[in-house]
Parts: sequence; C-alpha cells; structure tokens
Amino acid sequence: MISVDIEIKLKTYHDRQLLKIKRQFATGSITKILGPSGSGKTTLLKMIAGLASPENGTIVVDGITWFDAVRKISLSPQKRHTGFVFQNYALFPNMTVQQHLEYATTDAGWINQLVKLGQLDKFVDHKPDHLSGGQQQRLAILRALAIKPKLLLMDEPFSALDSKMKSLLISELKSLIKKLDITTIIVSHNLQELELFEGEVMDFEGLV
Ligand SMILES: Nc1ncnc2c1ncn2[C@@H]1O[C@H](COP(=O)(O)OP(=O)(O)OP(=O)(O)O)[C@@H](O)[C@H]1O
Repeated sequence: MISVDIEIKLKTYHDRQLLKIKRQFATGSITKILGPSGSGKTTLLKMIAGLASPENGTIVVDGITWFDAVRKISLSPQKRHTGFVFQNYALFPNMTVQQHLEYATTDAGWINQLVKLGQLDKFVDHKPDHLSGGQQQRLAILRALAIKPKLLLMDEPFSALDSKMKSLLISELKSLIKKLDITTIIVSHNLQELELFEGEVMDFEGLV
C-alpha cells in the first residue's frame, strides 16, 4: 500500500499553484491518471520516485516512510526501487539496448525475456540513435521492468507506438504486472489506451 499525502507549489509561469494530493494506492493495483497539461501529473510521479520533493507531507510505502517533510526524511530514488518510464524516454545515448538492460539487472534470462517481449531481440546491439521512436519507447519500458520493480510509474508510455504494437505490448505488460504483483501508475492523455487497463482513474482536472 502506498499512502501519499503531500503538497507542492507548482512552479508555473505566472505564479505558484498549490497541488494537494491525498490518496492511497493498493498493492498490485493499477491507477490511471488523466488531466490537463501542466496540472502536475508528471510531478506526482517524480515525487513518488524521489526525483522531486514536496513542500509538505508524507509518502509511506508498506509502512516504510519514503518521504516526511517534518522529519526531513527523503529516501534516495535508488532506495525506492521504482521502475520509471519517462515521457522523453531518458535513454543513454552511448549504450546499446543490451547495455541499458544490463545496467538495470544481471539476470541474463530475464533480459532475454524482456527483449522478446518488447520485440527488440534483433536490435540488442543498437544504440538509441539507431532505433525508431517506438523502439526507443519500448526500450524505456523494458528498462523500467528490468529491475522487477514493486512500483511502476509510467508517463505517456505508449505515445510513440502504432496501434498493433500498442495492443500487443499492453497485453504482455498486463500479464507481467499481474504476475509480479506490481503497483502501477500510468499517466496518459489517451483514454482509449487507458481503457485497456482495469483500474481506478485519478483525474487531475480542477486539482490546482
Ligand atoms: N520539482 C518541481 N517543483 C515544483 N514545480 C514543478 C516541479 N517540476 C515541475 N514543476 C512545475 O509543475 C507544473 C506541472 O508540470 P507537470 O509536468 O507535472 O504537468 P503534467 O500534468 O504532467 O503536464 P503534461 O500533461 O503536459 O505532461 C509545471 O508548471 C512545472 O513547471
């Protein structure tokens, strides 16, 4: 169970708007986040992953405090062990597909499984420059899964995939999420792709 009870002043262009979020995410659940551009969806994922700090509040995961503004606790992103799929992929330009995955796990069998799942098995020696946008996005998803995270945070993870690839990948991803009991939070503007996942919707409309 993830309990988030936080406040952050979003640095918007004109002024600062307060984003307050109080919500619990059950273990193994999937939460689908919708909402207008600039409403703080990415910022919420970053705060959970330890890549941004709330001004006030707490984040508690399975009884362990990841963040507490008053007690000045903030676990490092490494200690939080979350899988994060960034909107812009955040791949390493000098690493091949294989190296990206080896950086995350030493389990060769798992890497093989992942590259097949993402249909990148013929591209393991390719660096991001020599991958299409959709292949890069699949690599970003595989890298997040490589650590076998208990918590998977995905920011517009399917935006570069064609519809056939998207439905194939989503169906594989759903069974993996279930098998590994991964608590998952997905941010997307695309209602149709979100409908392919069972889970609660969290709408950021009107939050700030
Ligand atoms: N660490 C931070 N602290 C405070 N404000 C931030 C931080 N990071 C980003 N912001 C601000 O938060 C606002 C919301 O940005 P964010 O990327 O979270 O929105 P979003 O809902 O994901 O938008 P989009 O749908 O366009 O991706 C922006 O104005 C941004 O400048």
